[in-house]
Amino acid sequence: MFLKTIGTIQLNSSGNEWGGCNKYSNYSLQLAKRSCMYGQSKLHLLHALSSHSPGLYPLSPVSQNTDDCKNNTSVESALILIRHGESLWNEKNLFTGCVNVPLSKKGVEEAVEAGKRISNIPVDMIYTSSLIRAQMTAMLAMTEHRHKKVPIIQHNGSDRAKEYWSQVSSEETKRQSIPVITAWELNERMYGELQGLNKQETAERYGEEKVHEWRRSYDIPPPNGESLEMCSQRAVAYFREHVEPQLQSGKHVMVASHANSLRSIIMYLEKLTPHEVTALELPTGTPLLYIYKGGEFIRRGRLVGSKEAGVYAYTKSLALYREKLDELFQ
Ligand SMILES: O=C(O)[C@H](O)COP(=O)(O)O
Repeated sequence: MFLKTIGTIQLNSSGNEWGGCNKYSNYSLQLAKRSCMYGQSKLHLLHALSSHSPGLYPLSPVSQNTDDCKNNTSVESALILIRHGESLWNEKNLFTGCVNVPLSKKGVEEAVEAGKRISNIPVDMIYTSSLIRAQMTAMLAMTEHRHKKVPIIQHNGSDRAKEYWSQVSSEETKRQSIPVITAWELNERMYGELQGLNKQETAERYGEEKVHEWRRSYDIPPPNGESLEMCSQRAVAYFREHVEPQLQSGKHVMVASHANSLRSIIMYLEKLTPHEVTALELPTGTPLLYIYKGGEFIRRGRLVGSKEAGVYAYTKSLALYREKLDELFQ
């Protein structure tokens, strides 16, 4: 039912004028263009694109007044959600959960393909789970981004690691980087005693219905594992506390995560009921784009489609960003 809803979404490429930080960005671009006219290098234009969101790195504090930020309709930012590409255990049809399994060859290709689809969408920050399949997906996808910024995984083991090991001493290098924050809260649901078991064999042993209930119900956990509801308590809480403030401040964010952590986040974004979320299926390596504006999340485009243009309907500001990339990297 959910997929059908997505399939019939009206694509609208005309609305949503970008303001806030993007006005800043347009201003920078104009300055940069003028610099080019006066014979300076294209580096200025690159600077302007880099400063799309001012104070990107290190992470700048965002406004404390959440209500002000939420109601600020002049800020419009992009949110990309992506489930990791196929893992080696997806390939073998094994319950994976929190087991740290890497991508399969097909998963690597899916991540690169996903990167092509989002190569014209601005990305200022990346959040991933602490699992390698989500991190590989984000890194591989970014190799295709036309901006060619370098994603840098931030150390998070200790305060010293956070502040000292991750230091970068060049402002220019910082501008050409994208901070990548890893968080266990975005991990796949803990699949408990099912982890490592074959999904087909488990269904034969316990019955299709029981296994479907474990996999898709909202509040029934698999044996000694997390239900979607339990997974959502940490994943959505993390999203609200860490990702949403970045969007509110005008930053464009990609979240690379997992089937069930993302199902719970999408449930929150789209206000799905526990019944509706049972029908939500996320394919591996397929990016979804939302526009955040005035406290609302608006999904753009469809969940399936082989070409970028078929997946995303550009806002005016996304089109402008793309135009600048074309100018810079033709
Ligand atoms: O953890 C897993 O096995 C998969 O990533 C998600 O599995 P599911 O489709 O059974 O929820």
